[in-house]
Amino acid sequence: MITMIRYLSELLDERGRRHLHSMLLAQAAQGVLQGLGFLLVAPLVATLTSPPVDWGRLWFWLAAIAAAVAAHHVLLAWSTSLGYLVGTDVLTGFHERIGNHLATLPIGWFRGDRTGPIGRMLGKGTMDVANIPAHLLRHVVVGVTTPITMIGGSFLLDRRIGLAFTAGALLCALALRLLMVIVRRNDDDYEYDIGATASRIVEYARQQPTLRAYGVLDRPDLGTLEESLVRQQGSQSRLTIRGAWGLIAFFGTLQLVVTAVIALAVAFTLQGTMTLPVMIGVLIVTLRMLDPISQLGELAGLVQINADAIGRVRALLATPPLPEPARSAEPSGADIELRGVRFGYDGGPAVVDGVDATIPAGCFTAIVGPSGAGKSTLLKIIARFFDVDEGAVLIGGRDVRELGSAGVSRLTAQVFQDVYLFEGTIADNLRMAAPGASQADLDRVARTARLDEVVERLPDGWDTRVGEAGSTLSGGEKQRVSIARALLKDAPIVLLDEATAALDAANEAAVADAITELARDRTVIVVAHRLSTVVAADRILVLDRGRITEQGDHDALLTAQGTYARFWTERVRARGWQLAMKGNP
Ligand SMILES: Nc1ncnc2c1ncn2[C@@H]1O[C@H](COP(=O)(O)OP(=O)(O)OP(=O)(O)O)[C@@H](O)[C@H]1O
Repeated sequence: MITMIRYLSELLDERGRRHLHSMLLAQAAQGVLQGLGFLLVAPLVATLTSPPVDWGRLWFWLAAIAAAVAAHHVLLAWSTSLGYLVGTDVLTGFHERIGNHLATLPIGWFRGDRTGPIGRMLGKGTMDVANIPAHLLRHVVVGVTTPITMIGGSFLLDRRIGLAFTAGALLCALALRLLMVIVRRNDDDYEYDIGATASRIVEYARQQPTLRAYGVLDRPDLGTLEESLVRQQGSQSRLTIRGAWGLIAFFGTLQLVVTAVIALAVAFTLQGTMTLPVMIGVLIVTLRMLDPISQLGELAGLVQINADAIGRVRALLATPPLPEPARSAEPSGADIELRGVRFGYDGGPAVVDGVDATIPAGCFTAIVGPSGAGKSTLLKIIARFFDVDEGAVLIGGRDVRELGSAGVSRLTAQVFQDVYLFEGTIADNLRMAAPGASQADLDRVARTARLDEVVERLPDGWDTRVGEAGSTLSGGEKQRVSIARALLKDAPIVLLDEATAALDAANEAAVADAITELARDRTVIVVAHRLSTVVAADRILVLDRGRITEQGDHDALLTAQGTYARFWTERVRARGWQLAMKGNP
């Protein structure tokens, strides 16, 4: 519980923390008063059952009980309103803190499989965390402080009973701990599975054509939605069943302790070492103690689930952001230098393994190589999607870490394979790069990127909505929008990952022309899949298993008869084959 309060406190600002501390104090005092109220029944009963009744004492105990109950209710009202206040503080600050932190994480951190868990964290996770101060903490704090007060008071009734209560409380605490460990272990699995299912649902909705084409919809062995749902059901029933066993163990222990204390009190009375009024007092205290402890047990699972939600938020907030310089360094020019660059995903084996290269400003460079050679990764490293494990990337003579993400972003425009277009019009999607761009600017870049033909063809022209993620445009059209966007940004460096998917002839020619235009007066690095792009490049880097094995221009590399010459021959042959296929009716 202390850990949970510490985590909660970390998520709050100064004002929220003050509210939280006042709330906890009020709840603890409330628990003590409730315990006192229950305890005071014992001397009241003793006074009643010891004739002749001392009316003065009787009224005194009655007044004391009434005062404790009244003070308890005042504190209850105060702590409840404070609880809602803290819950609101959590809700208000939560999205902002997570949003701000997400904005500092490396772009490479945002993989597809993280969409589901983040969405869940921002939705249900937020409510779970806000629920802790608003509803749960009161039961937890009162459920602990009331029995502690009563156990302390029971020493005044009978020391032996006080000791028995203490031993029983330790046993119950152990059983409660066991229950929470069971819930935590199984809840972690359940949350993971439910996050994975959320990602699969998005994939299922977006990738229908592929899933149907390969008949994967009803093949649970292929990591599809169905498999995720089955796994989620499994972890959900494990959480429920194991949690129920933990709960049974806890209530079993509690009943055992209560029975043992009652039996002890009866035995002491029969022995003559305990008076009847004290025995009645012990019975009343024992039975009254059951309520707050039972409530604690019933809520323990929920408390643990909500504490886990805080744990996940903390883990996200602890993900190290990309280190940013206090002031972005000033680059001189748009040349790029790679010095002994080494990088592996998540600390794994090197995918880019000691790359040295210099790309002069204004040079059009193509990177070629077999699939999985690390071409796209190299491009992402230059764009500072991740920081290198070893070596350095320099733009204009300055390390990208000194330029900072904002500095690199100012210098580069990126056209990547998975072109993402926002739900909005084509014009909106271009203006992302330059919000103040005029219609004349849009028309100019559209002409260069050969987007003008697309805009003219569409019924609403520039105002055509592209659908979520650009779903209403073809692959080639999307790439033209993306190139136009990069042109509008007018950055001195363009990083382009050519689409591997085959484009139709019209789109292919348009994209090739657009890339040539893009390369005018700019430093352009293209992960090239099309022969036309490779031939147009001033310089070609051949990448194989993360290393540059050859570099030079097309003619020089062909003459060298190495990897590039083989790559070229294969592509030309494949191309010839494609053309032959197209020629056949
Ligand atoms: N986000 C990622 N996490 C872990 N490994 C990755 C990730 N992205 C790529 N890889 C791995 O890194 C290696 C290089 O991938 P990369 O996409 O850079 O190759 P590539 O040369 O561009 O391939 P292709 O031409 O097929 O696109 C591959 O083995 C790939 O599986």
